[in-house]
Amino acid sequence: MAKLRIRGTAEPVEGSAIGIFLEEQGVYYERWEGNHTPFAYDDRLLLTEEEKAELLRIYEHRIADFAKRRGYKQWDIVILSDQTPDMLQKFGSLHYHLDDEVRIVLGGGGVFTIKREDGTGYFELTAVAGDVVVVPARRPHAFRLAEQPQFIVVRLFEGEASSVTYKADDPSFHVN
Ligand SMILES: CSCCC(=O)/C(O)=C/O
Ligand SMILES: [Fe+2]
Ligand code: NI
Repeated sequence: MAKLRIRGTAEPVEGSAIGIFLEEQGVYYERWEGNHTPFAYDDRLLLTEEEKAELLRIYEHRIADFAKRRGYKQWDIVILSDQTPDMLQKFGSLHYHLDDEVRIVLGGGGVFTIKREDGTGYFELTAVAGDVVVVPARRPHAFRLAEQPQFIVVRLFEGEASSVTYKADDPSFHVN
């Protein structure tokens, strides 16, 4: 289950309050119970095309159902780890996309630091296997790995697959 911390507050947001907070912030969240990712993937830092295809096969029906419900047309699978330093660097600084960032976490963990909808500060959402997160288009955010060494996710797209990033400058992003 995801964890949530609002910067500048001492107590983490927990339980059902996470979904309520995220909804207020315009971040879609749902939780898939029953992790079907084989343990063999726990220590993987890279995935072969065959392994990606296997994971997509395992989750095929759930992904297709989710995509149909929400209108996504295509998807792929990526892994981020210290073996993909270019990707970690690309997403590590504050940025936004022109489309929603739609992610189904299949393994590992990652932290999304997301700007509040009213622009007053940031919250940190730690997503793990079974978490489904949609960061809205044009919302400044950054990404880093969580305590796990990797982050395996399905990325879904309404149109053409793209994760072009636009730099978002905000000095207050660096204040914890
Ligand atoms: C591959 S999921 C996390 C990285 C990413 O795609 C992104 O845009 C982070 O902000
Ligand atoms: Fe992003
Ligand atoms: Ni992102």
